[in-house]
Amino acid sequence: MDSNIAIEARHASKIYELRGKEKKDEGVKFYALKDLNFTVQKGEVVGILGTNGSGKSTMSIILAGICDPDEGEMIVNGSQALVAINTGLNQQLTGMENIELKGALLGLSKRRIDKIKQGVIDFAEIGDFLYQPVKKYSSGMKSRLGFAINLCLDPEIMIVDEALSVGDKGFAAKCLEKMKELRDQGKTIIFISHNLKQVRDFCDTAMWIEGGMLREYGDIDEVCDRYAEYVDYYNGLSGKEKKKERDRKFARRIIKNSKRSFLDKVFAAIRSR
Ligand SMILES: Nc1ncnc2c1ncn2[C@@H]1O[C@H](COP(=O)(O)OP(=O)(O)OP(=O)(O)O)[C@@H](O)[C@H]1O
Repeated sequence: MDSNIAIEARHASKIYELRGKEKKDEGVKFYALKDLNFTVQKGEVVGILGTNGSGKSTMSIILAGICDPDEGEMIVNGSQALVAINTGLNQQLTGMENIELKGALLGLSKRRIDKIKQGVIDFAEIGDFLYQPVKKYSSGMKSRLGFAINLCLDPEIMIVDEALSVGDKGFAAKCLEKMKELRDQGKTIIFISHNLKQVRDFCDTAMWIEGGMLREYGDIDEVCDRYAEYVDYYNGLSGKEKKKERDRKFARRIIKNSKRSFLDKVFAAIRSR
Protein backbone atom coordinates (compact mmCIF):
# COMPACT_ATOMS: atom_id res chain seq x y z
CA MET A 1 0.00 0.00 0.00
CA ASP A 2 1.14 3.55 -0.80
CA SER A 3 2.88 4.90 2.36
CA ASN A 4 0.80 8.12 2.16
CA ILE A 5 -2.40 6.16 2.64
CA ALA A 6 -3.78 5.73 6.16
CA ILE A 7 -6.92 3.72 5.39
CA GLU A 8 -8.06 1.82 2.35
CA ALA A 9 -11.45 0.12 2.06
CA ARG A 10 -11.81 -2.42 -0.72
CA HIS A 11 -15.32 -3.75 -1.19
CA ALA A 12 -15.66 -3.79 2.61
CA SER A 13 -18.97 -5.05 3.98
CA LYS A 14 -20.23 -5.93 7.44
CA ILE A 15 -23.15 -8.29 7.92
CA TYR A 16 -25.36 -8.45 11.01
CA GLU A 17 -28.29 -10.66 11.80
CA LEU A 18 -31.61 -9.50 13.23
CA ARG A 19 -33.75 -11.98 15.14
CA GLY A 20 -37.30 -12.63 14.02
CA LYS A 21 -40.17 -11.36 16.17
CA GLU A 22 -40.90 -14.84 17.50
CA LYS A 23 -38.20 -17.24 18.69
CA LYS A 24 -39.19 -19.75 15.99
CA ASP A 25 -38.81 -17.15 13.21
CA GLU A 26 -35.59 -17.23 11.25
CA GLY A 27 -33.38 -14.16 11.51
CA VAL A 28 -32.69 -11.69 8.72
CA LYS A 29 -29.15 -11.05 7.58
CA PHE A 30 -28.43 -7.56 6.39
CA TYR A 31 -25.55 -5.34 5.43
CA ALA A 32 -24.67 -2.88 8.19
CA LEU A 33 -22.07 -1.68 5.67
CA LYS A 34 -22.13 -2.59 2.01
CA ASP A 35 -19.30 -2.58 -0.53
CA LEU A 36 -17.35 0.40 0.78
CA ASN A 37 -14.51 1.60 -1.40
CA PHE A 38 -12.44 4.60 -0.37
CA THR A 39 -8.97 5.82 0.50
CA VAL A 40 -8.05 8.16 3.36
CA GLN A 41 -4.70 9.92 3.04
CA LYS A 42 -2.32 10.21 6.01
CA GLY A 43 -2.98 13.47 7.83
CA GLU A 44 -6.52 13.75 6.46
CA VAL A 45 -9.27 14.78 8.88
CA VAL A 46 -12.48 13.09 7.79
CA GLY A 47 -15.95 13.79 9.16
CA ILE A 48 -18.33 10.84 8.96
CA LEU A 49 -21.96 11.80 8.45
CA GLY A 50 -25.11 9.73 8.21
CA THR A 51 -28.56 9.48 9.75
CA ASN A 52 -29.30 7.09 12.65
CA GLY A 53 -28.46 3.47 11.89
CA SER A 54 -26.56 4.27 8.70
CA GLY A 55 -23.44 2.35 9.77
CA LYS A 56 -21.09 4.99 11.21
CA SER A 57 -20.30 3.20 14.49
CA THR A 58 -19.92 -0.11 12.67
CA MET A 59 -17.29 1.56 10.56
CA SER A 60 -15.57 3.00 13.65
CA ILE A 61 -15.17 -0.43 15.29
CA ILE A 62 -13.82 -1.94 12.07
CA LEU A 63 -11.33 0.93 11.73
CA ALA A 64 -10.29 0.42 15.36
CA GLY A 65 -9.63 -3.28 14.70
CA ILE A 66 -12.36 -4.42 17.13
CA CYS A 67 -13.97 -6.47 14.35
CA ASP A 68 -13.25 -7.29 10.72
CA PRO A 69 -15.38 -6.79 7.64
CA ASP A 70 -17.26 -9.97 6.60
CA GLU A 71 -16.52 -9.28 2.95
CA GLY A 72 -13.70 -7.30 1.37
CA GLU A 73 -10.98 -5.51 3.32
CA MET A 74 -10.40 -2.45 5.46
CA ILE A 75 -6.65 -1.87 5.59
CA VAL A 76 -5.44 0.48 8.33
CA ASN A 77 -1.87 1.70 8.08
CA GLY A 78 -0.81 2.87 11.56
CA SER A 79 -1.70 2.53 15.24
CA GLN A 80 -5.28 3.49 15.93
CA ALA A 81 -7.35 4.48 18.96
CA LEU A 82 -11.11 4.66 19.22
CA VAL A 83 -12.85 7.10 21.52
CA ALA A 84 -16.54 6.29 21.76
CA ILE A 85 -19.26 6.44 24.36
CA ASN A 86 -18.70 3.46 26.69
CA THR A 87 -16.41 1.62 24.31
CA GLY A 88 -13.29 -0.02 25.58
CA LEU A 89 -13.82 0.65 29.27
CA ASN A 90 -14.27 -2.24 31.67
CA GLN A 91 -17.14 -1.22 33.95
CA GLN A 92 -15.97 -3.32 36.92
CA LEU A 93 -12.44 -1.90 37.00
CA THR A 94 -11.40 1.52 38.28
CA GLY A 95 -10.19 4.22 35.93
CA MET A 96 -6.57 3.50 36.89
CA GLU A 97 -7.04 -0.25 36.41
CA ASN A 98 -8.55 0.44 33.00
CA ILE A 99 -5.39 2.31 32.03
CA GLU A 100 -3.24 -0.60 33.26
CA LEU A 101 -5.41 -3.12 31.39
CA LYS A 102 -5.32 -1.17 28.13
CA GLY A 103 -1.55 -0.70 28.47
CA ALA A 104 -1.02 -4.41 29.18
CA LEU A 105 -3.19 -5.41 26.21
CA LEU A 106 -1.11 -3.18 23.97
CA GLY A 107 2.11 -4.60 25.42
CA LEU A 108 3.31 -1.23 26.77
CA SER A 109 6.13 -0.92 29.32
CA LYS A 110 5.37 0.00 32.96
CA ARG A 111 7.13 3.33 32.37
CA ARG A 112 4.90 4.15 29.42
CA ILE A 113 1.82 3.13 31.40
CA ASP A 114 2.86 5.40 34.30
CA LYS A 115 3.27 8.26 31.82
CA ILE A 116 -0.20 7.59 30.44
CA LYS A 117 -1.60 7.57 34.00
CA GLN A 118 -0.14 11.01 34.64
CA GLY A 119 -1.48 12.26 31.32
CA VAL A 120 -4.96 10.96 32.14
CA ILE A 121 -4.90 12.56 35.62
CA ASP A 122 -4.01 15.91 34.00
CA PHE A 123 -6.40 15.74 31.05
CA ALA A 124 -9.50 13.99 32.38
CA GLU A 125 -9.85 16.13 35.51
CA ILE A 126 -12.00 13.59 37.32
CA GLY A 127 -9.89 13.56 40.49
CA ASP A 128 -10.37 10.66 42.90
CA PHE A 129 -12.99 9.09 40.65
CA LEU A 130 -10.00 7.51 38.90
CA TYR A 131 -9.92 5.11 41.86
CA GLN A 132 -13.62 4.21 41.60
CA PRO A 133 -15.07 1.48 39.35
CA VAL A 134 -16.14 2.91 36.00
CA LYS A 135 -19.72 1.69 36.56
CA LYS A 136 -20.03 4.49 39.13
CA TYR A 137 -19.10 7.18 36.57
CA SER A 138 -21.53 9.49 34.84
CA SER A 139 -21.57 9.27 31.02
CA GLY A 140 -19.58 12.52 30.93
CA MET A 141 -16.90 11.06 33.23
CA LYS A 142 -16.64 7.93 31.08
CA SER A 143 -16.20 10.12 28.06
CA ARG A 144 -13.46 12.10 29.84
CA LEU A 145 -11.61 8.95 30.85
CA GLY A 146 -11.99 7.30 27.44
CA PHE A 147 -10.86 10.40 25.61
CA ALA A 148 -7.89 10.99 27.93
CA ILE A 149 -6.63 7.38 27.75
CA ASN A 150 -6.79 7.27 23.97
CA LEU A 151 -5.21 10.66 23.61
CA CYS A 152 -2.29 9.68 25.86
CA LEU A 153 -1.70 6.56 23.77
CA ASP A 154 -0.60 8.99 21.04
CA PRO A 155 -2.11 7.00 18.14
CA GLU A 156 -1.36 7.71 14.47
CA ILE A 157 -5.04 7.42 13.62
CA MET A 158 -7.60 8.78 16.07
CA ILE A 159 -11.22 7.69 15.66
CA VAL A 160 -13.70 9.79 17.63
CA ASP A 161 -17.24 8.39 17.59
CA GLU A 162 -19.81 10.78 19.10
CA ALA A 163 -17.55 11.07 22.15
CA LEU A 164 -17.99 14.83 22.38
CA SER A 165 -21.77 14.65 22.48
CA VAL A 166 -21.87 13.62 26.15
CA GLY A 167 -20.57 15.59 29.08
CA ASP A 168 -20.12 19.28 29.45
CA LYS A 169 -19.40 21.81 26.74
CA GLY A 170 -16.14 22.90 28.42
CA PHE A 171 -14.65 19.43 28.14
CA ALA A 172 -15.87 19.01 24.56
CA ALA A 173 -14.13 22.30 23.69
CA LYS A 174 -10.93 21.09 25.40
CA CYS A 175 -11.07 17.83 23.41
CA LEU A 176 -11.60 19.74 20.17
CA GLU A 177 -8.59 21.94 20.98
CA LYS A 178 -6.50 18.82 21.61
CA MET A 179 -7.75 17.28 18.38
CA LYS A 180 -6.73 20.44 16.53
CA GLU A 181 -3.21 19.99 17.96
CA LEU A 182 -3.20 16.40 16.70
CA ARG A 183 -4.45 17.60 13.31
CA ASP A 184 -1.64 20.16 13.15
CA GLN A 185 0.85 17.42 14.01
CA GLY A 186 -0.34 15.61 10.88
CA LYS A 187 -2.32 12.81 12.54
CA THR A 188 -5.16 11.18 10.68
CA ILE A 189 -8.50 11.80 12.39
CA ILE A 190 -11.87 10.17 11.75
CA PHE A 191 -14.55 12.26 13.39
CA ILE A 192 -18.06 10.86 13.69
CA SER A 193 -20.61 13.38 14.80
CA HIS A 194 -24.20 14.47 14.32
CA ASN A 195 -23.02 18.03 14.93
CA LEU A 196 -22.70 19.31 11.38
CA LYS A 197 -21.18 22.62 12.46
CA GLN A 198 -18.39 20.87 14.38
CA VAL A 199 -17.71 18.58 11.42
CA ARG A 200 -17.65 21.55 9.01
CA ASP A 201 -15.31 23.56 11.25
CA PHE A 202 -12.92 20.77 12.05
CA CYS A 203 -12.62 18.43 9.07
CA ASP A 204 -10.97 18.66 5.62
CA THR A 205 -13.25 16.14 3.97
CA ALA A 206 -16.53 14.43 4.75
CA MET A 207 -17.84 10.96 4.09
CA TRP A 208 -21.61 10.49 4.01
CA ILE A 209 -22.79 6.97 4.71
CA GLU A 210 -26.48 6.27 4.23
CA GLY A 211 -28.21 2.91 4.55
CA GLY A 212 -24.83 1.19 4.93
CA MET A 213 -23.56 2.54 1.62
CA LEU A 214 -21.08 5.26 0.80
CA ARG A 215 -23.15 8.04 -0.68
CA GLU A 216 -20.56 10.80 -1.00
CA TYR A 217 -16.95 11.44 -0.04
CA GLY A 218 -15.08 14.63 -0.79
CA ASP A 219 -14.93 18.35 -0.14
CA ILE A 220 -16.20 19.17 3.35
CA ASP A 221 -18.57 21.98 2.37
CA GLU A 222 -20.07 20.22 -0.64
CA VAL A 223 -20.78 16.99 1.23
CA CYS A 224 -22.08 18.81 4.32
CA ASP A 225 -24.41 20.95 2.16
CA ARG A 226 -25.90 17.93 0.41
CA TYR A 227 -26.21 16.00 3.67
CA ALA A 228 -27.97 18.97 5.30
CA GLU A 229 -30.38 19.13 2.34
CA TYR A 230 -31.16 15.42 2.79
CA VAL A 231 -31.72 15.83 6.56
CA ASP A 232 -34.07 18.78 5.87
CA TYR A 233 -35.93 16.73 3.28
CA TYR A 234 -36.23 13.76 5.67
CA ASN A 235 -37.35 15.93 8.59
CA GLY A 236 -40.02 17.47 6.37
CA LEU A 237 -41.64 14.07 5.70
CA SER A 238 -44.72 12.88 7.58
CA GLY A 239 -44.34 10.02 10.06
CA LYS A 240 -45.69 7.54 7.49
CA GLU A 241 -43.37 8.81 4.75
CA LYS A 242 -40.37 8.61 7.10
CA LYS A 243 -41.15 4.98 7.83
CA LYS A 244 -41.46 4.26 4.11
CA GLU A 245 -38.06 5.89 3.50
CA ARG A 246 -36.47 3.84 6.32
CA ASP A 247 -38.06 0.61 5.00
CA ARG A 248 -36.85 1.36 1.48
CA LYS A 249 -33.30 1.85 2.74
CA PHE A 250 -33.46 -1.26 4.90
CA ALA A 251 -34.83 -3.43 2.07
CA ARG A 252 -31.75 -2.56 0.00
CA ARG A 253 -29.53 -3.91 2.81
CA ILE A 254 -31.24 -7.28 3.28
CA ILE A 255 -29.34 -10.28 2.00
CA LYS A 256 -31.73 -12.17 -0.21
CA ASN A 257 -32.06 -15.85 0.53
CA SER A 258 -34.94 -17.74 -1.00
CA LYS A 259 -34.91 -20.28 1.85
CA ARG A 260 -35.86 -17.66 4.40
CA SER A 261 -39.59 -17.43 4.71
CA PHE A 262 -39.19 -14.69 7.31
CA LEU A 263 -37.44 -12.60 4.67
CA ASP A 264 -40.36 -13.02 2.30
CA LYS A 265 -42.57 -11.77 5.10
CA VAL A 266 -40.31 -8.73 5.56
CA PHE A 267 -40.54 -7.89 1.85
CA ALA A 268 -44.28 -8.46 1.85
CA ALA A 269 -44.63 -6.22 4.90
CA ILE A 270 -42.57 -3.48 3.26
CA ARG A 271 -44.47 -3.79 -0.04
CA SER A 272 -47.82 -3.58 1.71
CA ARG A 273 -47.03 -0.16 3.25
N1 LIG B 1 -24.33 -6.03 17.05
C1 LIG B 1 -25.30 -5.79 16.18
N2 LIG B 1 -26.14 -6.77 15.78
C2 LIG B 1 -27.12 -6.54 14.87
N3 LIG B 1 -27.34 -5.33 14.30
C3 LIG B 1 -26.53 -4.32 14.67
C4 LIG B 1 -25.48 -4.48 15.62
N4 LIG B 1 -24.86 -3.28 15.79
C5 LIG B 1 -25.49 -2.41 14.97
N5 LIG B 1 -26.48 -3.02 14.31
C6 LIG B 1 -27.35 -2.44 13.28
O1 LIG B 1 -26.50 -2.05 12.19
C7 LIG B 1 -26.95 -0.84 11.61
C8 LIG B 1 -25.83 0.19 11.68
O2 LIG B 1 -25.65 0.54 13.06
P1 LIG B 1 -24.58 1.64 13.52
O3 LIG B 1 -24.58 1.66 15.01
O4 LIG B 1 -23.29 1.39 12.83
O5 LIG B 1 -25.24 2.97 12.94
P2 LIG B 1 -24.86 4.51 13.26
O6 LIG B 1 -24.79 5.20 11.93
O7 LIG B 1 -23.66 4.58 14.12
O8 LIG B 1 -26.16 4.98 14.04
P3 LIG B 1 -26.39 6.16 15.11
O9 LIG B 1 -26.17 7.46 14.41
O10 LIG B 1 -27.82 5.96 15.48
O11 LIG B 1 -25.45 5.92 16.26
C9 LIG B 1 -28.21 -0.44 12.38
O12 LIG B 1 -29.33 -0.93 11.66
C10 LIG B 1 -28.07 -1.17 13.70
O13 LIG B 1 -29.34 -1.47 14.24
